[in-house]
Amino acid sequence: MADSSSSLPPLCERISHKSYFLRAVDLTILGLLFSLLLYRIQRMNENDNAWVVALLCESCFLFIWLLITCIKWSPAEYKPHLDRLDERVHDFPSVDMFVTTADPVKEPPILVVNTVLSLLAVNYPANKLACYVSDDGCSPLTYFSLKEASKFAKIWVPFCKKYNVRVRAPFRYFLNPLDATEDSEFSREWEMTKRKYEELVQKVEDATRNSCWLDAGDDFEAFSNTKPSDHSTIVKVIWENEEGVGDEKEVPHFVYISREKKPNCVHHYKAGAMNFLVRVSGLMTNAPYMLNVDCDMYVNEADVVRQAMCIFLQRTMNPNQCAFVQFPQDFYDSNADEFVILQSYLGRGIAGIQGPIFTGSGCFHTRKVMYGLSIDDLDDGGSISSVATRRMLAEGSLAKEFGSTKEIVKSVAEALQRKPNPQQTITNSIKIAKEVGNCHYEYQTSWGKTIGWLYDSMADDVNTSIGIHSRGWTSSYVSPDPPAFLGCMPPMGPVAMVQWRRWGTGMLEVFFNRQSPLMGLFHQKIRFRQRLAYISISMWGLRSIPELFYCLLPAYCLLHNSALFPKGLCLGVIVTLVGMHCLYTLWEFMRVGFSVQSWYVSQSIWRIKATSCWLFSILDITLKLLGISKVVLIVTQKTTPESRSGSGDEPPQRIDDDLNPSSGKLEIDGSLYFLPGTFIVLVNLAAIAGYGVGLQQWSCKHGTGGSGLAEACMCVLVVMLFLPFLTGLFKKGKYGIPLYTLCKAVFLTALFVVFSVGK
Ligand SMILES: O=c1ccn([C@@H]2O[C@H](COP(=O)(O)OP(=O)(O)O[C@H]3O[C@H](CO)[C@@H](O)[C@H](O)[C@H]3O)[C@@H](O)[C@H]2O)c(=O)[nH]1
Ligand SMILES: [Mn+2]
Repeated sequence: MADSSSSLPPLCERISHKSYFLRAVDLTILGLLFSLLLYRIQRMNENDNAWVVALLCESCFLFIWLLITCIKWSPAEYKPHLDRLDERVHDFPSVDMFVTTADPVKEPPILVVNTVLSLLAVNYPANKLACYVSDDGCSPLTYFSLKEASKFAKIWVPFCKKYNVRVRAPFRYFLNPLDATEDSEFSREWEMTKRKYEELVQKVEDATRNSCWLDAGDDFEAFSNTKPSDHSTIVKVIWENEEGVGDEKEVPHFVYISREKKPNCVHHYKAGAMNFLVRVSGLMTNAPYMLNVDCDMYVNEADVVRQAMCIFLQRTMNPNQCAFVQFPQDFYDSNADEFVILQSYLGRGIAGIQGPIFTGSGCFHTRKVMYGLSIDDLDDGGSISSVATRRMLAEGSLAKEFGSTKEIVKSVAEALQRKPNPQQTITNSIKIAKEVGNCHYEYQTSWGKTIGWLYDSMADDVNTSIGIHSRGWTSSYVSPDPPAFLGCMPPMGPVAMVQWRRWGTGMLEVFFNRQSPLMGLFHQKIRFRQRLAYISISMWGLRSIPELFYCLLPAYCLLHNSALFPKGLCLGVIVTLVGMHCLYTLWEFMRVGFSVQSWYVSQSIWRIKATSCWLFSILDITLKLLGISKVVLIVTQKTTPESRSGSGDEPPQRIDDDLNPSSGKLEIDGSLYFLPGTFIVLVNLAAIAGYGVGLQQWSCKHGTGGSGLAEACMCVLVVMLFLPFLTGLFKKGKYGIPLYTLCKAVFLTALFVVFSVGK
């Protein structure tokens, strides 16, 4: 293990990104918002209801900005020093790697195969790794593909290690042609490996089209007569590294599992799958660290496990308090620029407080923390204190919390006490592993309540994360360049809408459940600003209401001829605010290397998501709290770079915004998600038209001086933010607004106009 002598340079260092200039900008914006509010309060009597609504909305924005300023105050991250790790550490700790998949159609098996191959090939001793794939789809096709992948892995893993390949997901690696100058041995092996990979792809494709291979052998018997929602547990050891050697030619253990599902038996989606993974791996390899990735998130940096170890093994910086190391989620498509920005600034800000929030993928957890341990259970040396040990190991206590299977109790006790893992063959555990996948196994235990991935929210990641920080642990954020993991995001359209609605709902569930960041203000060990961070993100969904009102207010005021903004010099406050915010966000985008267009598209996407997806999140949570309906998780459709929309001949590398044909475009279908946006655009257009034809000259002025150019400009700004809906009015096909949606929006607009003008 690591040499803990403090005279040696550290394995990692904390890098602070704090900037006095940015703090000043944040505070100035806060000050401007505040003065605007004061002005509104002073002029309350002279103005009508719109003024009050504006005041309320702006109070919300002020509150949000206050939270953002607190969160962004002291951004930080960790930088690992790999060279020092190699010098000092000779016996690396084991790591169990988890992949979840749930649907062979939405998550094409070849994508899962690539993620798994990239994990099996990481730069880490093979005998210290094990890869577990949980398949909630109970798909023989996925199993077949993984089996084939394990055969290819015996060529792929040694090839990657021999030539120190950086990107170890073959579908990405082989997108780049062979360099003609390479020596002939490499060229030969490269050609051969590529051919073998193409054969693998072919086999998976053939199997997808034609399922007669299913009868091919006893191995698939477990899948016969099963449905994804009704089957018993399947555990298959696809490959076992029996010799336990860690050399470059060896492939780590590789296990396929699919937990039991029965109708009427809740399964808790991904969180349930993760907890089953934790149990099975506990029985088989019981590694002290666990890496989890979504099935589309392949490893893009072969050294990622060692990077994480630099953080965990660093002794001088209280490493034992670090519960998890989170790498940012990056994407091989450009559908997620706004998400990347969110992580770079807000994410780093949170990372500088108590540590980053767990985002569900690309994260290394320590097993003992996932077993519910609190920071108080440690003694000064970082081991579990004798009091805590006695409490936990008391007769029957573990069985009550973890389930009564005695092998589980034994593995948990060993994990908590960090006993070295006894070498045994993992196939011996198959029978017990099946038992702990039973859908009643967790009944009356603490799984999902205080242990493992926590239930009760579709945002299982944020929910689990707050549980960990509330027990006093910290976490670390590492964002290497090039990114450690890459995945995909759906293009802006119905699928993305569903995803953002799910996140919005999931966060609101966190806000209202047992673990709410509002609760336990004094007794929990979470830091104050960290709590603010959780409050801020779990309230995302609620932002839809002020945002929606603010998009409609300028139009209302223009039609009603009442003032929304101050007149004369005071208008300067609003103009400065908008201008500063634009420049600030633009700077944030350009600094990360994004284009002006990407900035504009992202601003637009934020407004569209806030006024539609999150509105539905509020509906979801209201229905849930009233006990009328439950929330349902819909798995996000994944795309491989080759199958990306349009032709297949787009450039394979990260598609630049300017080149990406879908950038800034919004795929629209007949669902209700597209009604609010259409409505907002029509209302603002109607108001601009009214202003254009001089409607105001005939109506009486309300408030200080009625409406004017400022309100009209604001309407134009709103239309620009909802541009895809404006262009959608004139388009047909997937970017056009369906007639039915249009009719509904026109009807609502007519009502709005009558309401605004008529009063
Ligand atoms: O019943 C289920 C549903 C999903 N999954 C898996 O969970 C992962 C994430 O699901 P996905 O539909 O891809 O969600 P995303 O919106 O892409 O996921 C983000 O948001 C989720 C929380 O909403 C987090 O759990 C994820 O890690 C995070 O990447 C995928 O690997 C799925 O296969 C399961 O294993 N079982
Ligand atoms: Mn995803």
